[in-house]
Amino acid sequence: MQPSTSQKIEVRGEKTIESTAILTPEALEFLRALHAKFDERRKELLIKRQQRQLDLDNGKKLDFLPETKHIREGDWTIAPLPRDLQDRRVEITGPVNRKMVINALNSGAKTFMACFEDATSPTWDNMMEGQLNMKDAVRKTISFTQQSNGKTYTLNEETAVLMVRPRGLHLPEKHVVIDGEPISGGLFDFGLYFFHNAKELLARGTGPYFYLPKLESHLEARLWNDVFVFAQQQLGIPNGTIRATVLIETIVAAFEMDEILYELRDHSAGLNCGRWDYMFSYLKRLRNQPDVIFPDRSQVTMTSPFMRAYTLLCVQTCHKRNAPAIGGMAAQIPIKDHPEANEEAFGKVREDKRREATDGHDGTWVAHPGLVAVAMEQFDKAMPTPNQIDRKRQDIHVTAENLLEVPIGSITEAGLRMNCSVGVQYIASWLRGNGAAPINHLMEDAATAEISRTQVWQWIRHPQGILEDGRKITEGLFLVVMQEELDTIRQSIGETNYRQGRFEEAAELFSSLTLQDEFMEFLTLPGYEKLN
Ligand SMILES: CC(=O)SCCNC(=O)CCNC(=O)[C@H](O)C(C)(C)COP(=O)(O)OP(=O)(O)OC[C@H]1O[C@@H](n2cnc3c(N)ncnc32)[C@H](O)[C@@H]1OP(=O)(O)O
Ligand SMILES: O=CC(=O)O
Ligand SMILES: [Mg+2]
Repeated sequence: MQPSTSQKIEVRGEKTIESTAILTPEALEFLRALHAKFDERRKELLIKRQQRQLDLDNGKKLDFLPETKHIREGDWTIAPLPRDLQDRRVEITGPVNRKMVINALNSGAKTFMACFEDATSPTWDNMMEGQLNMKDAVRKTISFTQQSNGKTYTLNEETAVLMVRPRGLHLPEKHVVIDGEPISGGLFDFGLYFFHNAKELLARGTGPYFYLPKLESHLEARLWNDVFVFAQQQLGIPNGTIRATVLIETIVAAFEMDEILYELRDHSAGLNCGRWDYMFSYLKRLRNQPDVIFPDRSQVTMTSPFMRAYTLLCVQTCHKRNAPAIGGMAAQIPIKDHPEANEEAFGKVREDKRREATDGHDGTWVAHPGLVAVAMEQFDKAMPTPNQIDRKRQDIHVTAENLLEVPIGSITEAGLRMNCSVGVQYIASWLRGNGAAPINHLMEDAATAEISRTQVWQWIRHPQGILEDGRKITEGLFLVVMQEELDTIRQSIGETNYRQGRFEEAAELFSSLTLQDEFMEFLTLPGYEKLN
């Protein structure tokens, strides 16, 4: 389909200094062309996700695809990596607010993944300010003064390489409407960053680099590849300039890693193990299979056999294709004013990064500047070269059964309480416009809230959803626990903060998703209706 110039594009978001700078007539035209060419296909792919869900509900077992065996067995590699993506041993991630963008770029990490997705609540202001922050960061003119203490922030001489994570294919951007339909959030975030910055990035010796979240199949990777080809043509820049790392963070994508790299081979920058969404996706997609039930989420770790199988398969698959395999996010963040607890948290991150580096990952994620050195030390020790793609790991043998092995453990009242409390605290933070929240000294983002509410949904409906003391988890028990956890939050933060903090709305959203039999694909979809 050719872009239709007759489609009417309407901006419904408030006009601000930021939106005026970003939504220029040329940028809107570019978005309209992307929408016209790709939105139908995006929607078809979302329908395919639901068709696959029906198959799984009907008992179909996930397996590697027979029709793409030739790709898995073929001899091919991705295009050579650009110079500045050779060494990615430590990547910092974070939301796109101005101060954190500067702090992340100055953090000493090799790259910074600026997140328009799960670490950012997609309010109109956040999205527009985020795009302007990206534009200023690319041009190295970004600065910030904190009103409360007058502290000023500017960029260091040497900064991390910038990568951008647009929203997933399922999320709309309701503030920009084309012929009455909201534009895709993913195309919007990608399109604006690419349109404003691709040429400038090239002139500066780097490139438009992306992270692609929540893909569920190689056909979705094909869509993104076609988007990249088209976008490059539109701006008249060489094919293969864009490079993208795909997050393997759905159980279904774990069966298509080779195929995803293959589809994107001219534009690939490898794969990443998005562990938190991966757990969510495993639970979500297999929720109606009778043998699948998770223990407390604190008992599901990176050493659980199914998680280990998936990360090792990722390393092996990537290296076979000369692609980097990036590790994931340990949730611990520094604990101020408590040296012992802080050392314990750092110890957990150290161990996580040591395991990833020795397994063969080429880099990893940290959530906080205070953890860059911890991760760097482990990768420096295990990886003296810029990456370890040459370690082909032919010794790894991962089967479909290994990927699907159900984790064992117990379901406890504490686990149920934690899911309710953390889920509500995170959703409240997200509704207030903050998508990355420190809760109980852990970094929480949308993926952990998704795991929390999905677990409770399944425990209520699964015959084995039984606490270790023998009580069945029911709607009634959930509602009692939820109310008690809300009361605890209210007592700990005080009445005013509680009322202003959108906690009741968050609890209502969590509860309605938990109590309705029809499973909601993403909590951020109904949540988005509540955002400005
Ligand atoms: C499952 C996934 O998708 S994981 C990836 C998505 N999630 C993320 O990216 C979360 C990233 N992390 C964060 O957002 C933050 O670390 C939080 C919200 C968890 C904690 O942030 P804070 O409460 O500000 O922590 P803290 O007070 O210790 O911060 C100290 C300083 O480090 C900065 N900082 C903390 N984390 C980051 C970060 N990720 N990037 C840049 N700067 C950061 C703070 O801005 C603060 O700066 P200042 O001293 O100049 O004021
Ligand atoms: O995006 C990362 C994840 O762990 O999910
Ligand atoms: Mg994720």
